[in-house]
Amino acid sequence: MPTMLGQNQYGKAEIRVVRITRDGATHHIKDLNVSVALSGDMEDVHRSGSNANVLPTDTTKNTVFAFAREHGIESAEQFGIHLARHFVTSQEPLHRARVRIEEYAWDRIATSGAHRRERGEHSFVRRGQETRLAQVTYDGERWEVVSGLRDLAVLNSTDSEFHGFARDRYTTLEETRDRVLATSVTARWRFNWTEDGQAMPDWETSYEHTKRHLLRAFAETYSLSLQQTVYRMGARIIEHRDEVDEVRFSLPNRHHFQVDPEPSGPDGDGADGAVYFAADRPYGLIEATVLREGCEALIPADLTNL
Ligand SMILES: O=c1[nH]c(=O)c2[nH]c(=O)[nH]c2[nH]1
Repeated sequence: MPTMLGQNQYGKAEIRVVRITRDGATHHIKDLNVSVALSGDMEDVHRSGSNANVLPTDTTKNTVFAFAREHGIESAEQFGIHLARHFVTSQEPLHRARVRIEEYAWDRIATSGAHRRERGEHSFVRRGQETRLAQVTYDGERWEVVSGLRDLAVLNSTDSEFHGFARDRYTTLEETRDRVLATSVTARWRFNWTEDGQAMPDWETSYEHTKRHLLRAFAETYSLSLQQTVYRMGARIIEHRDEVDEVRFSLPNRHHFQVDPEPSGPDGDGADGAVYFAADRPYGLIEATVLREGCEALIPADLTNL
């Protein structure tokens, strides 16, 4: 039976690399989880088992540690670019490299002035907020850099309504003029930096600003639906960040059901002291892509595959 080899890639997944830099007694930390996927001329290894074109995944892992040691980690994106370029340009059979990075942030633990003066600053507490994400893909000519985050939990305790929705015979949902709007943001945004020679964004600044715009839009949108809020979050990023062409969101609607509400009485919508049951499932799942006009949607719709 004739068969063909379809899409394939290989590499080392979840390389946990931590780099500590020392600025005198003040230390800095970068904590990454790096996954590398390589593809190219791999017919032989799949068909005959010849490993001549296969740079071992063990080498991939060693390269990640060596690059962290020798070149440092300026940003997740820059580190990914450096690695992807290395694999594609140093091994003839490798035509494409995809580097995915999760970054875990650590905050400094405040210590007493005396301790700081004597022992410096070297204690950290893991930040409970989001996990930062970066994905760099390079085929020897063009770059695709997609950054993002997951698990950024946000909540508006008012300025959210939901009414006027379509109904059928199964609809039981009450309309609300004042509800809790809570979600945990998963987002990806794609940069329009695609070629060497084009001015490269400052990845760290870009991340901080993009996150700030996303949060501001969540807080400042008077919401008639999570769909409206998600669009404002994406539009605000596109409007303020010239380096971003596309933003994709996946937002679970973390429903807060008021316990024993009397919609028309003193305990109705938005009452002072209202008590809610925060349900974890099922949840509405609101997903949307927002694009700069004229740009193509390239981020996959299903972010669990990215
Ligand atoms: O913001 C919302 N969008 C919906 O589509 C929806 N559906 C639902 O039951 N509650 C909500 N809330």
